[in-house]
Amino acid sequence: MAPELTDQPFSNGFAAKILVVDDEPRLLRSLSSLLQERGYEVSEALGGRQACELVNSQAFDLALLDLRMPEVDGFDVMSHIADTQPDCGCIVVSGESSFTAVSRALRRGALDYIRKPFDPEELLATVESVTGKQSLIKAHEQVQFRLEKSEALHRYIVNSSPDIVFMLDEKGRFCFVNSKIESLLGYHPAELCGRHFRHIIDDRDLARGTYALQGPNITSDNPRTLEVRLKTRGSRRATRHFEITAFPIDPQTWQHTENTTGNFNGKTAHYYGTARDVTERKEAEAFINFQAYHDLLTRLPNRALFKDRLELAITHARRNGQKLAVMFLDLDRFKVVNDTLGHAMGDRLLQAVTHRLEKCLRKGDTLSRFGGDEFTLLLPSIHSHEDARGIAKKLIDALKAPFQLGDHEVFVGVSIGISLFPDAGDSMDQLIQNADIAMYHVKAKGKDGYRFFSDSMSIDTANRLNLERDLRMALERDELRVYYQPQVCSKSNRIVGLEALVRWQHPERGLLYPRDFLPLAEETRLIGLLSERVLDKACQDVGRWIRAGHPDLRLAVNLSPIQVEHPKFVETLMQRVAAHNFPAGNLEIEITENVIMNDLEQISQKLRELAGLGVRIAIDDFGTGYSSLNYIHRLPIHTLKVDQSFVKAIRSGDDGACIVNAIVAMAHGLKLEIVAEGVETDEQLEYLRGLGCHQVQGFFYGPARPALEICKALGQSTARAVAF
Ligand SMILES: Nc1nc2c(ncn2[C@@H]2O[C@H](COP(=O)(O)O[C@H]3[C@@H](O)[C@H](n4cnc5c(=O)[nH]c(N)nc54)O[C@@H]3COP(=O)(O)O)[C@@H](O)[C@H]2O)c(=O)[nH]1
Repeated sequence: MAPELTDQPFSNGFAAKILVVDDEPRLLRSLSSLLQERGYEVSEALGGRQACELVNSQAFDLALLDLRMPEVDGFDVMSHIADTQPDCGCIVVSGESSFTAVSRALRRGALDYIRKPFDPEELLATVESVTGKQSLIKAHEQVQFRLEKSEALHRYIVNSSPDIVFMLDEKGRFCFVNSKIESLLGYHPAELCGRHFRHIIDDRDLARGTYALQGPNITSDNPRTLEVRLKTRGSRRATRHFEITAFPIDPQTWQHTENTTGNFNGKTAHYYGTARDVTERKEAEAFINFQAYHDLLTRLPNRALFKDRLELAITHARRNGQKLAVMFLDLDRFKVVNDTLGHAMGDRLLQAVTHRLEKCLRKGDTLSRFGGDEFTLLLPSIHSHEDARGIAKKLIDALKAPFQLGDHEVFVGVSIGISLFPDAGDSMDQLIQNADIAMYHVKAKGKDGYRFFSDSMSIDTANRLNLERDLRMALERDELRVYYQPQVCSKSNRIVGLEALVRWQHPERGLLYPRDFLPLAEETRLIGLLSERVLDKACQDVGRWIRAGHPDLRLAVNLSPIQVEHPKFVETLMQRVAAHNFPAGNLEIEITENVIMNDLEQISQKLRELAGLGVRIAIDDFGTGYSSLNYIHRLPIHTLKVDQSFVKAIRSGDDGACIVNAIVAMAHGLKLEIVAEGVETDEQLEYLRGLGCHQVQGFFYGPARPALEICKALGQSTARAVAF
């Protein structure tokens, strides 16, 4: 509000200071007295020179000047005052009345002209009028100054705000925006005025942003706060996160809503708001959130997120009567890479594996890193086993090509267990656990393959724990038994070999077969200890029979992939064989094609070492795995064992028979021995004989039997005698 002004000689509470200049002392005195009586503060100057000196040393509001004075006249004094005190007004009081003098005085800036002899009242009225005007101008200048100061202060406060401050018109167009927007988003405030806020709001948040302004019950006491993304200026199309607080302006609290000038760009401000940049907080939150639900190395969902998604997928599948598949993937030979090339290379390998696996998947699938070299995969929309089978094959193939880690070329494979909802379980934990169980069955069978979970694999969790405990005790209590199944020459009916097959004489459950406990032994790594026991016992038994008159008797032992992959496999095996004084030439180890193909380089090296020491190598279940004939003929292999599934097919006359023909022909071609497994009937035996495959094994000659029974049978003249 402007200060109240008066027309008294006092402006702003102070008396106006007047300089009176005349070269006539008497006139000077009377003029001075007249003004002093009216309350003005008066200084007298006798002539122009003295006047200029006073002007140099004191400030005046007004000067009353005579014109005609010796040396320094009134015009000179006016000029001096204009130069030194431009705010000081001048009134000429002179006997000079020529037009020239008057007009010259007015041109020099005189505010009025009073002729001598003057009328005191007229003079006083003129002085009062001039000082009053001056006082008004000063007051106005002060108000202007205060306004400018206040405006500058508010502008400083608004522009220095850490937040964007804005006003919008009723249509959502900017009326005002502070300069903070420039440093945060790159827009100049002027370019936004008149533009709709949708110009800077991210499209994804536009609907929420619009609703926020229009929603009900928003007032300055109850503003709307929401988080939105705002676009930065330019082509980068980056966004930053802001917390917006906005409310409609109440005309009662701010009367200037109708302002149509300045920054308001002709618009009426309807909304006021602030936008706080919360990008860093959002990014920190997002990172914490990501970390909680992702594996940072592979950036895949972690176990927690996988379970969450699986739970949702199960609910959805149950509601819609659909299937889904859970796969448990465990990398083969990852440990070897990690142990030999170091963890940094191991990490790189995991990232590269992730990349290849991801390429095989569709958008809705969830691949997660479950831990270590284990991954889980959720396929939420599959129609049949075939869909899952197709993807499993794709994943296995994807990892077949070598990985280049620096200078090293490494091979890994993957063992995949698959459980389908609802067949293999209807809960999240069950599906994961059953996929895990199925995966261990793949591992036990030589890795690098896939298997669907089936009930026969199932050992519920409590049973698993009991079984694991029992198995450990079985090793302590020596409950493992070794049975021997004869391998017979069908020409002579003589036993040429014995395959050692483990059994577990369980104190409560009776005699258990490998399928009941071997997967668990693999999983718990008890397989190493178990295999040592089997080998020790078999070397003792068969060694005794060899020495007792069966010098060519062959001992065939099954080896687990875990044993074969152990770096000290050859050393350990040979130590045990030597410990029992067992002739290495009578020992045949059976391994599957997959075990070899898993790590061709390492395994073939080990096989060569063993073969060099006289040990025979047999490929078990031949024809069912992933072998490449290209490699087989270059490996030190002595025997191919035709898988029983092909032998069984002989009777039905389907493709299996053709496969037997092919395998036997190939074995002959490669000069390998051949043993047909699972021979149960005369028909099969005859067929095999016809192909020239004379070594057979199967229930036709008898199942695996305890050592005592085999010992008796060996005493008989022919193997047929041991048949049941
Ligand atoms: N690492 C080790 N693995 C072992 C050991 N002992 C066994 N095993 C592995 O378990 C698989 C199953 O063995 P098993 O239940 O003993 O079955 C063998 C025979 O009983 C069975 N067989 C033999 N003849 C016939 C037949 O005519 N019909 C028929 N239905 N089954 C028959 O086949 C199994 C032997 O097969 P193979 O090993 O392929 O020669 C077994 O396959 C081993 O992998 C062990 O100590 N360590």
